[in-house]
Amino acid sequence: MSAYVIGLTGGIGSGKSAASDFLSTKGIDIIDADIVAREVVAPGSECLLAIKNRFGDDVMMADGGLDRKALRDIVFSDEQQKQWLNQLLHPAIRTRILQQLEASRSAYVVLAAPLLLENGLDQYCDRVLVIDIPESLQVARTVKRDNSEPQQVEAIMAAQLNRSQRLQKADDVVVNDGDLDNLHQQLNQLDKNYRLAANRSG
Ligand SMILES: CC(C)(COP(=O)(O)OP(=O)(O)OC[C@H]1O[C@@H](n2cnc3c(N)ncnc32)[C@H](O)[C@@H]1O)[C@@H](O)C(=O)NCCC(=O)NCCS
Ligand SMILES: Nc1ncnc2c1ncn2[C@@H]1O[C@H](COP(=O)(O)OP(=O)(O)OP(=O)(O)O)[C@@H](O)[C@H]1O
Repeated sequence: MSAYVIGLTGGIGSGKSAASDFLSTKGIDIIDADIVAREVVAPGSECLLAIKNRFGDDVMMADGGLDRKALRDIVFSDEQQKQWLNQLLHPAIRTRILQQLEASRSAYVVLAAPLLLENGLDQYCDRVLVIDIPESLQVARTVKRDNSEPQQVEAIMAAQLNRSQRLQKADDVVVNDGDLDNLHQQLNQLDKNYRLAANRSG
C-alpha cells in the first residue's frame, strides 16, 4: 500500500517547519527536504566531496563539515554556482525522499519542501498544501530567525516561485499571518480532512 502524501510548501520563512512540527505531534510522519538536503552533504558523502573539489577549503569547517553560511553567500549571489549546486544535490535529495516516502506508515505522510513545485516533487503528492504569508512577513520572520540580511532573504525568494505562482498550484492553503494558535487551528481541520481522504484512497 502506498502512502497518502501531502506536499507542504511555501517560500522561505513562511512557516513550513512550524506547520510540520504541529502535524508531527499528531503522529504524522514528516519528510523535510531541508533535513534531507543536510543529510546528503554529511561528512564523508560524495556530494560534500564534490562541493569541496569545486569551492575549496573556503566552504569547509575545521571539523570537515560543510560551512553552510559560506556556501549560501556564494550560491545566492551567483546564478551559475547555484545551478551547479542544484544539479548536484537535487537528484540525491529526490532519491532519499522517495525512499522515505516508501517507508512511511503513518495515517498520511507530509513531504515538506521549499522547492516542491519548482522541482516537480508534487508529482509524488496526492494534494499540495501551501503555507501563504505576505512577502514582507517572509522577510521579517526569516531575518529575525536567522539574523540574516534582508537583501539575502530577498535573493533567496527570487530563486523561488512567487506568491501567486505558488497559490495557483495549491489544493489547500493555510494563511500564516496570525499567531501560532491560529496556524494550528487551520491545520487541525486539514488534518481531519486528510485522514478521511487517506482512508478513502487506501
Ligand atoms: C546553500 C545552503 C548550503 C545554505 O544552507 P543554510 O543552512 O544557510 O540554509 P537552509 O538549507 O536551511 O535553507 C534555508 C532556506 O533557503 C531556501 N533554499 C535553500 N536552497 C535553495 C535553493 N537551491 N533555491 C532556492 N531556495 C533555496 C529554502 O527556503 C530553505 O528553506 C543550502 O540551502 C543548500 O544546500 N541548498 C541547496 C539544496 C536545496 O535546494 N535545498 C532546498 C530543499 S530541496
Ligand atoms: N504564526 C506564526 N507567528 C509567529 N511566528 C511564526 C509563525 N509561524 C512561524 N513563525 C516563525 O517564523 C519563522 C519562520 O518559520 P519556519 O521556520 O517554520 O518557516 P519555514 O517555511 O520552515 O522556513 P525555511 O523555508 O527557511 O525553512 C520561525 O522563526 C518561526 O518560529
